[in-house]
Amino acid sequence: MTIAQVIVDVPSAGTDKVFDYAIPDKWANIIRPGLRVAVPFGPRAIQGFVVGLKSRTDIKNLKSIRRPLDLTPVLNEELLQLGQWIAEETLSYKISAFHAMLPAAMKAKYDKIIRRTGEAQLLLDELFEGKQEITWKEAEKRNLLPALHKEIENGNAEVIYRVKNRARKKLIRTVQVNAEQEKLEDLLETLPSHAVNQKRLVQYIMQHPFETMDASQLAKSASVPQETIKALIKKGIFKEHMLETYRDPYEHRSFERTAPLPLTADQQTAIEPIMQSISHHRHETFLLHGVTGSGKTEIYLQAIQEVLKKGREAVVLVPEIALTPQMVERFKGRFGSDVAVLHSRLSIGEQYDEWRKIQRKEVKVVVGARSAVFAPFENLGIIIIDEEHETSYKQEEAPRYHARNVAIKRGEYHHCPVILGSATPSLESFARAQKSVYHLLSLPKRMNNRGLPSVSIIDMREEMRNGNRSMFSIELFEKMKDRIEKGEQAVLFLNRRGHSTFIMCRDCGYVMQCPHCDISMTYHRSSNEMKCHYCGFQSGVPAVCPECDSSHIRYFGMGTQKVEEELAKLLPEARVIRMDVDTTTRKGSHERLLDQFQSGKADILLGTQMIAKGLDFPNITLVGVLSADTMLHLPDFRAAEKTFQLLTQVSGRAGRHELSGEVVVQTYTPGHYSIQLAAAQDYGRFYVQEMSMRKVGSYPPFYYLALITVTHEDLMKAVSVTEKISAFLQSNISDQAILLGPVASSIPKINDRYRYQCLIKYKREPNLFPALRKVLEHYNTQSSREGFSVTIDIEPNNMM
Ligand SMILES: Nc1ncnc2c1ncn2[C@@H]1O[C@H](COP(=O)(O)OP(=O)(O)OP(=O)(O)O)[C@@H](O)[C@H]1O
Ligand SMILES: [Zn+2]
Ligand SMILES: [Zn+2]
Repeated sequence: MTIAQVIVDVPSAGTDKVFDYAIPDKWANIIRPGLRVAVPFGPRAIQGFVVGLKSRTDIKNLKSIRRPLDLTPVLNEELLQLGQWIAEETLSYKISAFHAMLPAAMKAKYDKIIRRTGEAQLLLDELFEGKQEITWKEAEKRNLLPALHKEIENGNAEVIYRVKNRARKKLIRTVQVNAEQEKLEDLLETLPSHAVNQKRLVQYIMQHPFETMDASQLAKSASVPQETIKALIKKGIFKEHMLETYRDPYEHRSFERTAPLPLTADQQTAIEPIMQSISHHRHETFLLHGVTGSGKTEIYLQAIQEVLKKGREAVVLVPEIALTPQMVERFKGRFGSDVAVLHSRLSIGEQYDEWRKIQRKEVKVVVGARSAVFAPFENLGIIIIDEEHETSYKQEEAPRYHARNVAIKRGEYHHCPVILGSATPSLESFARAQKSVYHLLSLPKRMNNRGLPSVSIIDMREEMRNGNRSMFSIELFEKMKDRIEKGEQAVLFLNRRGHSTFIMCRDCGYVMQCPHCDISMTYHRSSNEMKCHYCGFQSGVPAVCPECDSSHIRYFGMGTQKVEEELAKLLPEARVIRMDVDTTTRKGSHERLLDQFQSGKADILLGTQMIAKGLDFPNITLVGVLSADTMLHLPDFRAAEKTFQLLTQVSGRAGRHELSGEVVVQTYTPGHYSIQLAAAQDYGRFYVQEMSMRKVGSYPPFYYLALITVTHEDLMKAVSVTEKISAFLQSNISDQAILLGPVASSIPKINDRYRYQCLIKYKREPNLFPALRKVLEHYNTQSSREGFSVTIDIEPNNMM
């Protein structure tokens, strides 16, 4: 007998292991590792993933697999192993890791169905009205649940949690002529005279022979209704085929084909070791450190080309917000329809289609956001991570994996190179390159020796002292005016993070807070409402201060809408495009706005983080950063690094082509090294300075971090559990490790749940992971009963 080892779809500590099931003979040929199956589990039938097969088991009363849910495996051998590795590294459940690797459309969504299993019986016939199964909903409506419950106990019926495939394959009907000329002539003779449409269609196909044709297209060309085609299918004149089509989000775009550019000497030096690694079929991780506009993308393209020549495949990861049409165009332009694109702005159906193209080996290159690292290629030749420092490569929910680590793991498996590219590498990656764990490649200059833009730092406190109360410094204002006169373009960047628009009383300093979360609420001008960005709570804007009744209660801070209004007042002649979460929620709006800006329909592009990356427009000669330091004050040890990266990226948008560029950085902390060194575009010095700060603080990359967060509705309970966990962990780590806490999280309450945490800094702690696992097992069994939630984040990005 063959036995299947199954991971069941119940994400909990108790079920996070392999269960054995017998494979019924009739499924013996179908059931393989990577296939999803329906298995009995307690009183229910649920979904599971087969992870292995074996011939013996110690389990008595072995249950059998009910039926397969797929006919071909959805995860291959490599991805099955990878999923289990991710579960271990991130302390998450195997089932969560498997789900993370599949497109959303394939994630379980159940239709509850009751199916009869008993023999013919009057009562059963009545309950099921002669059918084999009925939906749970129907049973509820007809009030059958009690009766059915009895039948289930008697073994005459079962509940099935049926997976609903949210994305159906889109099929189109095609037809093929299945008759000789003679037969067609005969038919023309014998058709009754009133069958005008059929006659017309037969004449049409006699005059316009074809192999296969889209049925609706044919109906249109022959000017007959669809029914006529169906009639001829019935008569055996056409053979019909249903063809799977893809919803291609880029189908209406044509991409100009581009040829490889002759590489510069620097590019040549950088690409050489990558080519070596490709041709020797050898895994190596490269860190490609190249200043903005230094031609990193061209290196990616030519390395991919080499990989394709060897008959292998490529994955390119790009941060979600940098996955602009412009970016896609560069890859589609070079590799045409060999490219699939995966990102979250696609509908679930579109994502599923792109994924299927990969699975069926119809494409060779995938360009996508974080989860594209799981592209089910079987012959990978290269993985590229552009803007490798981006925090969005880490998933912020379970499984909390980092795409960089996953990429390197896959690179090892496939013996292929992994390229991490950035103008501002993460400290972790650069430190690894310094220690030769990664192979460092540098592009120190911009293309054709074009200079980096010149940067001036403006002290906004000084502006204030000189009586300028506007949000624009004199210098930035003058430069914007100048660009509009010259017909050049400017980008205005407003850092949203840590800079919300809040309501404050000028008399007593009252700030409106969310009653459910300890965080100030944000003013939304368009709806004239206050909103909490953590839990979604909304309320009106108070007319008087709830604390002191003063009417001097106003909103403060700077939102993009406010900047837009100010621009309209001060520079009425400027045409402004605003890009932020509010203007880009509709599908395709992001791309439409960028198109408008590129085609010169606006002078100023005003936006948040989403305009910091990837823009390569020749006419941008000015970049203004309105408030450089808002992120600096966040309670996050990476605040300086994030500030440096963002300023460098934004500045890099200016003067990339013929025209040279200028950057104006407005700040209240002009002396801070992250701002000074970003202005000087000096990554090397920033690295040295920041490393010394990290060393003093015992932070990464000198130490690894594990963040344990406990939440509960009752503050005292959250505190006492965090204390217990801290004490337990303390007794399991060496004195090389540092345990901080328990303390309240920087956002101490979200959604009426109090948040407490402890942080462990460690280097080598063999006992730590087993201990953390014990914590999860203990509290996640207890948690559902007592309302605790315990999460563990290894190498967290978000310290709040
Ligand atoms: N070998 C080359 N010869 C001529 N032009 C090139 C070459 N390589 C790149 N370029 C051009 O130089 C410009 C900048 O290159 P690219 O966008 O690849 O840089 P990058 O390092 O990826 O930039 P960023 O990180 O700022 O997005 C592009 O317009 C690109 O087409
Ligand atoms: Zn007040
Ligand atoms: Zn809230």
